[in-house]
Amino acid sequence: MEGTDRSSDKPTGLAVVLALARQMVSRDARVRGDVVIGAGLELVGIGLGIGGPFALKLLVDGLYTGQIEAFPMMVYVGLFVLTWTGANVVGVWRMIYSTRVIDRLSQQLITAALESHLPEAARARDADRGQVGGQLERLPFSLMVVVDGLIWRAVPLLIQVLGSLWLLAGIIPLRYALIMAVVLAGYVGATWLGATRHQALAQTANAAISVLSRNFTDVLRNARRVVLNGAVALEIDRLEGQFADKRLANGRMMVGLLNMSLCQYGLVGGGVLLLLVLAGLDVLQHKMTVGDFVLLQAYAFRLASPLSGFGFILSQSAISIANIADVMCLCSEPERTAPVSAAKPGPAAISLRNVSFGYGPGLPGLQDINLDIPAGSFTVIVGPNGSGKSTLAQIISGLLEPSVGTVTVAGEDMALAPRSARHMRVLYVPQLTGLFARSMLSNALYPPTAQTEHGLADLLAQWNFYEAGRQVDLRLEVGEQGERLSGGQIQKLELARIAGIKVPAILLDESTSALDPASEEAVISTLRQTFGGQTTLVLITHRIRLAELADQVLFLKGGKLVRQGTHAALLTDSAAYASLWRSAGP
Ligand SMILES: Nc1ncnc2c1ncn2[C@@H]1O[C@H](COP(=O)(O)OP(=O)(O)OP(=O)(O)O)[C@@H](O)[C@H]1O
Repeated sequence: MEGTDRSSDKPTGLAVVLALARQMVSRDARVRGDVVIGAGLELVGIGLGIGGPFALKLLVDGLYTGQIEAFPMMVYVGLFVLTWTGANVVGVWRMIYSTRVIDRLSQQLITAALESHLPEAARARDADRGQVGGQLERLPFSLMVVVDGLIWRAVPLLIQVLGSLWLLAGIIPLRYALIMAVVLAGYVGATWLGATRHQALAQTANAAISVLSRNFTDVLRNARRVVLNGAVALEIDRLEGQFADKRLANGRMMVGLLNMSLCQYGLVGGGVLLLLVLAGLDVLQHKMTVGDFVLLQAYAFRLASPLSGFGFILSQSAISIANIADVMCLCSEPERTAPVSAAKPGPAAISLRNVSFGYGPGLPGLQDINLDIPAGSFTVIVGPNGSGKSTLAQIISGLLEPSVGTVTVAGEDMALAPRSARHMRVLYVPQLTGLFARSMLSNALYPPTAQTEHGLADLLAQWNFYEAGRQVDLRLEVGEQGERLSGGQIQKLELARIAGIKVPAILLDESTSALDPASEEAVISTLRQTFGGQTTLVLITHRIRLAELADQVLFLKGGKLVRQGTHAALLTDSAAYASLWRSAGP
């Protein structure tokens, strides 16, 4: 799928339409067959649309001159009705193919956007997933509007216009075809200008819709917070405010559209008036037949009505194009070109040299960190809230890039490892990992673990997953974010998965925070035993008591590494650490 790098500006409306049109005929999209069959049906529909009025003209001329017999009259009537019904049936039939094309395109765009955006979303705790979710949800409808309404209609409409003009020029005086051509060209010109002006308004309206859908998702996700704090009315008020913004943006867009349609219909109405008055005069003067008049008006309205329908499509298209452009911006080339080099087997030593990082100008981060974590050791990172522990963990695991300095894992510079392969070197287990709304088993056997069902059941039993006597049902559906499990059970399930992962280093970010002290010690001891020195284990924790079990402790404060060493050494070396230790109580 062709994408637009997210760092570049949003693609223009024309670029979006051209990218989609190219995709429709590209081999990769595997929709060329459907496009060809659909286009064939469209041509049949066009032929019927042009032929119908011609049959009517012959009928009217025959009736007017009285030279038509009953049988040919019935044939012409039959032909006229058949072309009309046939054109409508073929139109619906054709939609089967355009719908298939749209389904395939939306699948490709959504998967490409997800593939590109997921790493980005994983990096930021505050990633606007709701907004992206809303954009992806609206995509199929937007594609329906743009592909079916705009791209698919534009070419057949042009063929229909040219075919009708050509037929008219062969039957009635040339000036009628010329006037009609000028009117239609003026119509298209007015539409184009209007659509160009309309685009900025449509983007504002699209942004308002995105804000609304993000907030819907956010409020739903935080339903407990809202309800338990009696804030339903407050949130509804907020949403109503956003609805008002959306209404305003839509209102502005629709006024722009009204102005555009005044120009369009003024032009088309004036043109049709001129054509029919001239034709009427020619009929009165016997320069044209009544059938010619009927043919002329039939073509004029047949062409004008899809064109005017086009106005509505354009209004929807602008907002849909803005949505498709948003999704295309999410799609960047996946990092497939870089060969995914396997990590060196065995435990990894980790070292940081002069590492600094900032979340942005004036925002906190890390300053000049130098540290060494020996291969196969168990290291604990401690420090007050906001001291930079999670930030450090994300730097070590390559999720965040340091502003300066280097992170080396098993002698390899992490900056040079492809993003998609960094988890094979250091696996970061973030704070507050949710679970999939799947079974316990499928969550705990989630890659890259080699955990088995049997091993899982053993570990959970050993870690007292349930109170004594109750069997663990691994088929249990855990619900949204694991809501049917307790906080400690979610962590035990996740840690049982971790126990089956073979990777040079694992970094647990407060992954034991919800465990009772006895379970926590049991879990740490099992992990150390299972890894058997073959995996370097790093744990971020506020349970400073765990520092006693560790080979070494990293003590952070205010984004700086205050001390690194054994617990015993830190107790004597650092007054701040000693005070933290004392504050933990006996
Ligand atoms: N995405 C972000 N954008 C801006 N600032 C951030 C971001 N993430 C974290 N911070 C800030 O960076 C600082 C360090 O945060 P971090 O999460 O690393 O602390 P921590 O030591 O893990 O805290 P805690 O013990 O509370 O989990 C904090 O002041 C935090 O507000």
